[in-house]
Amino acid sequence: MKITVVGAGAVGATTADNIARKELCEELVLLDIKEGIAEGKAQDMTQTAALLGFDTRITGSTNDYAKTAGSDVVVITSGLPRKPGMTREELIGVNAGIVKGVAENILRYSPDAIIIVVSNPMDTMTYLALQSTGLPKNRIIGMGGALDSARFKYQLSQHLGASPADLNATVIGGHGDTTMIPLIRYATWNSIPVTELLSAEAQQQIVADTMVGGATLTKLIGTSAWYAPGAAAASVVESIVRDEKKLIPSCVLLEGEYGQKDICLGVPVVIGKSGWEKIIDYKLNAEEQALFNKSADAVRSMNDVLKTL
Ligand SMILES: NC(=O)C1=CN([C@@H]2O[C@H](COP(=O)(O)OP(=O)(O)OC[C@H]3O[C@@H](n4cnc5c(N)ncnc54)[C@H](O)[C@@H]3O)[C@@H](O)[C@H]2O)C=CC1
Ligand SMILES: O=C([O-])CC(=O)C(=O)O
Repeated sequence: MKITVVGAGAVGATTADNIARKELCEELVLLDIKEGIAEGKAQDMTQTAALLGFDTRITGSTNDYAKTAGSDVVVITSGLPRKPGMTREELIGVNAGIVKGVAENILRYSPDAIIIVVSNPMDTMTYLALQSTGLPKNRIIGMGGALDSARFKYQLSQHLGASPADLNATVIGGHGDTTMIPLIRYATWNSIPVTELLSAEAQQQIVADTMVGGATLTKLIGTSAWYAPGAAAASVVESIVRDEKKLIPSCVLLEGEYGQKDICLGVPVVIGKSGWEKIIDYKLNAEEQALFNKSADAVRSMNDVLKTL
């Protein structure tokens, strides 16, 4: 198994670190456009092997895609992160060019790869990667829901005094401050609906705080987060390489599912060795479906911006 992570910045390096620690592959390549950074971080990470006890071989590459040849899975994290006060959508102008170029280079050397898109605005970058590579839809997965659902569980755990591991909670829709939809109606604490345990006010607060989870961290840190994003991207990789069939909300092409088509948007999907394998229908109620449609409208208008770049 060979995995490439493009972008050796905060999220890319953390994703690679998680992949190596879990020994998800024999060969891991970290690639960046900035001279030396990928080689340096690959060497630094390799020096943890003796301490942590893993065997994954990690190689760094300064923009040499030949080194990525034959990758089974590729994670794209290259691109600008937002700064406090910005939205993810404001990154489109710079990141679209980066993601398109990277996806095309990857495909040249790894025609069979499954691609996970992390760069923001992620829903539109996933759509762009799908359009520009022409890969089968199941091999392009946008990572957002895995992270947003982990943040949803974090918020629930704080209110309930519960272990996040005992919580089951899902965020669908876009990966944006106003487009994500934490499905509180479906959230449970070891099978008990959280709606039976929390006041209406607490539920509203949890949903609101989950939606701005990324913005909150960006304000605190001065750039966007990387620990949970890196762990979330690695969890998607793990479900693929171990063929786990985990049900992970992810951004995929919709062709009528959830009432939408010609758009990549977050829905619960089963992830295994062929990429995303099927979409699970959560049977949204009218209110949730209206939110999903609104989210789709916002993401579609970002996708339209691609035509003007
Ligand atoms: N989908 C999600 O859930 C999340 C998405 N993100 C997004 O991930 C992206 C990366 O964030 P960070 O790692 O924090 O940023 P960063 O600035 O730390 O790292 C980005 C790296 O990409 C590299 N890069 C730029 N152009 C490149 C190219 N053409 N080829 C190869 N490498 C290139 C840069 O040199 C830099 O090292 C951002 O767009 C951010 O918004 C971040 C967190 C979560
Ligand atoms: O907030 C950001 O810009 C980065 C990101 O997507 C996240 O952490 O959810």
